[in-house]
Amino acid sequence: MDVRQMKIKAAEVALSYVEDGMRLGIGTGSTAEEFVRLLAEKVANGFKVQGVPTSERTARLCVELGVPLKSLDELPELDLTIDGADELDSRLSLIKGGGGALLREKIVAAASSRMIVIADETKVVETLGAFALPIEINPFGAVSTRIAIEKAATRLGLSGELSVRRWGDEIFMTDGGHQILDASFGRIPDAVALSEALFAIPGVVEHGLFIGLASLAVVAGPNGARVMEPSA
Ligand SMILES: O=C[C@H](O)[C@H](O)[C@H](O)COP(=O)(O)O
Repeated sequence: MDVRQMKIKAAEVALSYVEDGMRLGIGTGSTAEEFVRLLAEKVANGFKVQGVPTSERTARLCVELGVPLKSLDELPELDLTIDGADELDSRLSLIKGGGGALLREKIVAAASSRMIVIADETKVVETLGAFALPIEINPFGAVSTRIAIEKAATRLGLSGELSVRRWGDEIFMTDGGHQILDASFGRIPDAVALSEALFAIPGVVEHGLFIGLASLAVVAGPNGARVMEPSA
């Protein structure tokens, strides 16, 4: 099984948790897109679902494949969100935002009764942080915000490079019109402390640490998929 097949396998298993008539948050990224493709096949066969996309990119794919969509304002409370992740640990704490959709993803996940993460085995880590942490910031005062983040990280004993995410020659802009700093802190031993420190900085809009949001993960490896529940 190659990585794409693992993503499809995880998406397939996650689809079995989706019930007819559900209000469904739909994630962003290559794994979530495999899920959308499988969901669209079911919808074409009469399965009823109302989806809330976590990005413009996901919305476009859903429209193209015929998955019915609503806005989060139309469906402010959701039954389930299915989304990918860049990293997950045994507590199902996540790093997300590799595709730049972290803000809407977190809002949608928080509005859902349950969140199921879909991933291939390479995303499972002992401690978060090998993947650079995406931090979404307001473009106003971006340099001051960056300095404040560096100072906060240093106080927590973290160091590393913060790079402004780019899209070709341009600074990457999120669906919400913000910038992203990718923070290569390395191992993050206390994700809760880092999350709190980042939220204390006014220019930080959101960050990619998802703590206590995922209720289940479907992780696929070369020999099939396994379900992970958060460890205590
Ligand atoms: O902003 C993007 C999201 O958080 C994605 O869910 C995450 O980057 C994982 O994407 P992929 O399934 O492509 O690895």
